[in-house]
Amino acid sequence: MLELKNYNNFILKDISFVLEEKENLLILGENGAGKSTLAKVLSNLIDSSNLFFRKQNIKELDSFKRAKLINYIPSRFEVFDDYLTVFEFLKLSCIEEKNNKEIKSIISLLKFEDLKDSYCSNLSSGEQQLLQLASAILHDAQITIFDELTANLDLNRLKEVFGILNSNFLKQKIIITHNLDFAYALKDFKVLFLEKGNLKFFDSHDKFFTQENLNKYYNESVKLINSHLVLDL
Ligand SMILES: Nc1ncnc2c1ncn2[C@@H]1O[C@H](COP(=O)(O)OP(=O)(O)OP(=O)(O)O)[C@@H](O)[C@H]1O
Repeated sequence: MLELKNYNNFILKDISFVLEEKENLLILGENGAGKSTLAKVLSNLIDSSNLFFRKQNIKELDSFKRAKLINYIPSRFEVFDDYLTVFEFLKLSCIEEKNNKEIKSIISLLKFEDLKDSYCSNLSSGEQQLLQLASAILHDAQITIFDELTANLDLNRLKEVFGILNSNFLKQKIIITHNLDFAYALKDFKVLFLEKGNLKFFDSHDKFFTQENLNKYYNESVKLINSHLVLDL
């Protein structure tokens, strides 16, 4: 159980919610609403005393336990070494010993065989996102937070990533996305909607994706037609 209690900073306003064990979460909201800031609070990259896992203050955990517990995957991929290869990067992603066979199986899951010896810095933006997903699977944290993981993926890749996120490759997932179709398809996820740093909605997927709520949160520009979302431009 992950709990944030009355968290405030200059962006987020008195945010409280509880994510039960095994629940996954979508964080939605417009540009600048505070989604990435919330993700950084939840992963303790922004220090706070308001975050608890199974009632224990996360601040009290040592860095290894925190790394096992929560992994934040940022929207922008950065490597410290221009000559680090994909395989080497994935090996470094394992915080507990994993053999090369396990790493190779994740490489084939993401169809990365032809790229395994490429330098990470040379990958396309979509390939970098897939590499971050592979890294997250190997890291195998209790909770993985993806900040706009799918922004640069083509449709086939998006479908593959959907399959992975909609299955049990990862334990608990928190996903920030602007892709409403993608969010709508992740039916088992709870939804948290932020507006100007305020938590406006935190409840089930079913309760969020009603025409009434879409009108309210997206200024009547999204229509729910025959179980599909249509953007009314
Ligand atoms: N370190 C900082 N210093 C000052 N302002 C910041 C800082 N980090 C974020 N902000 C501001 O806080 C607001 C929320 O930023 P945040 O990145 O959390 O939004 P977001 O919901 O993730 O947006 P987007 O969907 O555009 O990625 C923005 O207006 C941003 O400019």
